[in-house]
Formats: sequence, structure tokens, C-alpha cells
Amino acid sequence: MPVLHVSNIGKQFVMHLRGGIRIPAISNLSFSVERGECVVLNGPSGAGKSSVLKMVYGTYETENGGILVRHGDRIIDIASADPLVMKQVRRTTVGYVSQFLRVVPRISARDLVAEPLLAEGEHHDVAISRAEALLDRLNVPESLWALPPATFSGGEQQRVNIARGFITQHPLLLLDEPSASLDARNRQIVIELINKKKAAGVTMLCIFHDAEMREAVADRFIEVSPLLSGQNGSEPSSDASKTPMPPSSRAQSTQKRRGYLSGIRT
Ligand SMILES: Nc1ncnc2c1ncn2[C@@H]1O[C@H](COP(=O)(O)OP(=O)(O)OP(=O)(O)O)[C@@H](O)[C@H]1O
Repeated sequence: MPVLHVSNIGKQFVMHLRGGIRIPAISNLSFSVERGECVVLNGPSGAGKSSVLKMVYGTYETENGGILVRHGDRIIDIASADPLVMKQVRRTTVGYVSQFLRVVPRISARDLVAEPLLAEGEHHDVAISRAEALLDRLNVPESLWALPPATFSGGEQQRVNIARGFITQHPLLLLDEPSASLDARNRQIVIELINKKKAAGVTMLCIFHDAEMREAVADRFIEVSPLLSGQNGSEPSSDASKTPMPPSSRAQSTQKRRGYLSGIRT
């Protein structure tokens, strides 16, 4: 069983305050992601990439299909999981790093970053020292660590957010444009952190609009096409989609793999 197995998922948004208008977003999309693989969702704006990540995180309800993840020694279907089970899954198995930091009034950057580790039961001093190490690695000035990030620049907030998302050992990480506001130097650090996670066997499903970032981290791409009225999705049929690619061979074969491994809707 792969770390993540998505089968035939579908979703449409119903605008209840707009006369019940239905916006089809995802239809019949299937793919799997193996341990240590970094898979990037590709597709034009509005195609449904973020919706897929939110369905995998359980933020968006999934109407059809299944989203299976390995949670400890159990297999959980996120599409139908009980909210309390989802809470546990998020605490230890599936992490999510979005573009935006959710600031909490009066909570310092250091404590915000340490908080997911403390929630897992880590010792306070260990959590704080790992938070500081990550903030330092991401070039957040030490003078800011004790301050609440509400007044930080966009890039500083994003780096605090990345530190918070990367501090745990969650086996599956969902990255939704985590580096959108970063300069080249800090994007490079994020690439290094992602590669370190991969080497530790962490599985990642990501969205990056920056082509350089995508090429640097992706082992494989899944195409998410805009869902036009009446169109449906189809899953990649090749067994190769279930085969993780060794990091060393990624760069030269990214282009080749993009076509036949994609979850292209037809
Ligand atoms: N909460 C929501 N309510 C209504 N419609 C939504 C909601 N979230 C997404 N949509 C719609 O679903 C479609 C897919 O949106 P989504 O954000 O998943 O696309 P995306 O591929 O991630 O786009 P981008 O690259 O611009 O971030 C869009 O038409 C969007 O308007």
C-alpha cells in the first residue's frame, strides 16, 4: 500500500447563497504516492490543485471516491473519516503547509513553530531548541523569534510557516505554495529542507507555481486539468505511477515521466 492512495475522487462546490449554483472542481481523479516521493500537482490556475490538497487534508469534503493513508498500523480513508480520527491523523501523520501563516495573537514566532511538536508530546526544551534551529536555518532574524509574527513581512511569515510545517516527523506533507513570497536564497533553503525530508522517507504532495522550484524537487508530476462542463477525469493507468523514482535519476527523466504518469483528465 502506498503512503497515499487517491481513487476516483470527485468534488463540486455548491453556492447556496447563489441559488445553488454548482461548480464542478474535481472528477474521477486517481493517483498514488509512495514513501519518500515528492509529487507535484501541475495545472493552470483554477484547475483544482488546492482543492485536491484540501481534500487530502480533510478540509474539503470528498463526495466520491477514497483517500487512503497509512496512519500508524492502520489504513484510514480520509474521505469518510470521523473528525476525531482526522484530528489524530493531522497531529501525527499528515502535515499541511499553506502559503499563509495563521498568526495567533500574542504567541511568539518561536512558540508557534514549536507548537506542533509540543502537541505530539515532545519535551518543551527540545521543541523550543528545534524551533530555534529551524528559524535560524530559514534566516528568520533572532531578534524576531520572541515576537508575534503578525507584523512580520510576507516572506518572514512564510518562513515561520515553513518552520512550523517542517518541524514534525509527519510521514506525509502537503505543501501548497509554501515558498511563493520567498527570495532566491530562501527558496534554495526550502529546496534543501524538502530534499532532507525526502531522504528521511517523508512523502510530499505539493503545488509550486515557480517552475524552478518544481523542477528542483519533483520526482513526478500529476497534471490536474480544468474540469469543463461534462468532462470527467481519468486515472493514470501505468503501473509505473506506483514506482518511486530514485532521487538520483529524477532530473534527467522528469520530462519523460511527466506525460505517462500524470493523472490527466480526458
Ligand atoms: N471554497 C470554495 N467555494 C467555492 N468554490 C471554490 C472553493 N474553493 C475552490 N473553488 C473553486 O474550485 C475551482 C478550483 O480551485 P482551486 O483553488 O482548487 O484551483 P487551483 O488549481 O489551486 O488554482 P490556483 O493555481 O489559482 O491556486 C475554482 O473554480 C474555484 O473557484
